[in-house]
Amino acid sequence: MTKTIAVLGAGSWGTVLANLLVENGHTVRLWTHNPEQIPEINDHHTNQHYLPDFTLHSELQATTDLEAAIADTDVILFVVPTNAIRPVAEQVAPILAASGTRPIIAHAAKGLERGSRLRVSEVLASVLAPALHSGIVVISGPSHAEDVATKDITTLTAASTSLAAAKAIQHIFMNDYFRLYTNTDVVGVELGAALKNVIAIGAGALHGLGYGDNTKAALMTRGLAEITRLGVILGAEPMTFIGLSGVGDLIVTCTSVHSRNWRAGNALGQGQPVADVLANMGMVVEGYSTAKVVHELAEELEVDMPISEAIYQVLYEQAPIKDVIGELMTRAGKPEFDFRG
Ligand SMILES: NC(=O)C1=CN([C@@H]2O[C@H](COP(=O)(O)OP(=O)(O)OC[C@H]3O[C@@H](n4cnc5c(N)ncnc54)[C@H](OP(=O)(O)O)[C@@H]3O)[C@@H](O)[C@H]2O)C=CC1
Ligand SMILES: O=C(CO)COP(=O)(O)O
Repeated sequence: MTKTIAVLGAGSWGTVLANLLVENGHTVRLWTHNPEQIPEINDHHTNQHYLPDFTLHSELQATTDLEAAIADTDVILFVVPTNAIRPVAEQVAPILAASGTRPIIAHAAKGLERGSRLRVSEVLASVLAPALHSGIVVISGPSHAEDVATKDITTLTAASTSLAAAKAIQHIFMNDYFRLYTNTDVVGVELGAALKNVIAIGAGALHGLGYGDNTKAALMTRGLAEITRLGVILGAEPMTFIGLSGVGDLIVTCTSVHSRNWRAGNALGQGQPVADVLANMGMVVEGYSTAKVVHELAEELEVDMPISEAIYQVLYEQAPIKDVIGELMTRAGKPEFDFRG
């Protein structure tokens, strides 16, 4: 059945998801805070900055009018970077309160909020009225916008404490190249998505330094071990980390040139300063601010996160990458599996 969906955020992921939803036959309103994107998307069917080589569906329409975008929708999908979720939700909340409508709230962001250290669904729940956030759905998994744009077969997780809401989102998005599985472990899905971005910066840095496949496999496997260690302490199901939003997304983000986190790491490995790397990316590098949150959480909860901590030291403490690799490799030997940290 055709649904009306507001997609909030016209970066690479929001634009591709909105385009896919139009292809699936839904009525889609793509909201952007950038007025320059309106003629670009509505008249020229392009998103020059975020998806320069992609022609959008001619029926995809964008607007800067948030009230019009979210009026009488079945679903509101937040696809802005993690640290923009709160300011956007704060604009959405009073509009929904005045209208009295209760759409499904979903998001596709991958990070932990700077300062509060909250997961994205927790940020949304802290801003939106309780009636709206009982079944927030998170869409996550190995899925670069550039590959979805060319209809590469892609699998994701739709996670919610409300299985009915997760199933509704699964149904709305699925087609012959985009397949979603439901999951009720929102904590695990959001943490897997956020924490892998930090590890992906490390994968890029190793590539930039000239390390090979053994090193990449070591980083990803031991990275997953520490993601799981922190995740379980924060209430996630361990199995979630061997699913699409865990190891699946870790693989794609640590190996794809499309990954902004990987590219940022690669530039760092080649010797570029952190500030230049972030300024030159022109898109969000979620792992940068999440690395700081992970550093704080690991310290407070006394969880051993040596790889994420090493990446934090490089990003925030000007530690030379070669030095932190040396420190990681000369630690005392330990058992492979010890989830107590
Ligand atoms: N790209 C991908 O392949 C995937 C991304 N994701 C996740 O989706 C989320 C969004 O990423 P993505 O689309 O790639 O990011 P981009 O950097 O490509 O785009 C971000 C978009 O958000 C907009 N934005 C930023 N701040 C605000 C704000 N305060 N209010 C309104 N709009 C704002 C930007 O607008 P402007 O530039 O005009 O300021 C831009 O349109 C991230 O959490 C990412 O991890 C998840 C899966 C895949
Ligand atoms: O999460 C992603 C792919 O699944 C996108 O990763 P980047 O933000 O590193 O591009």
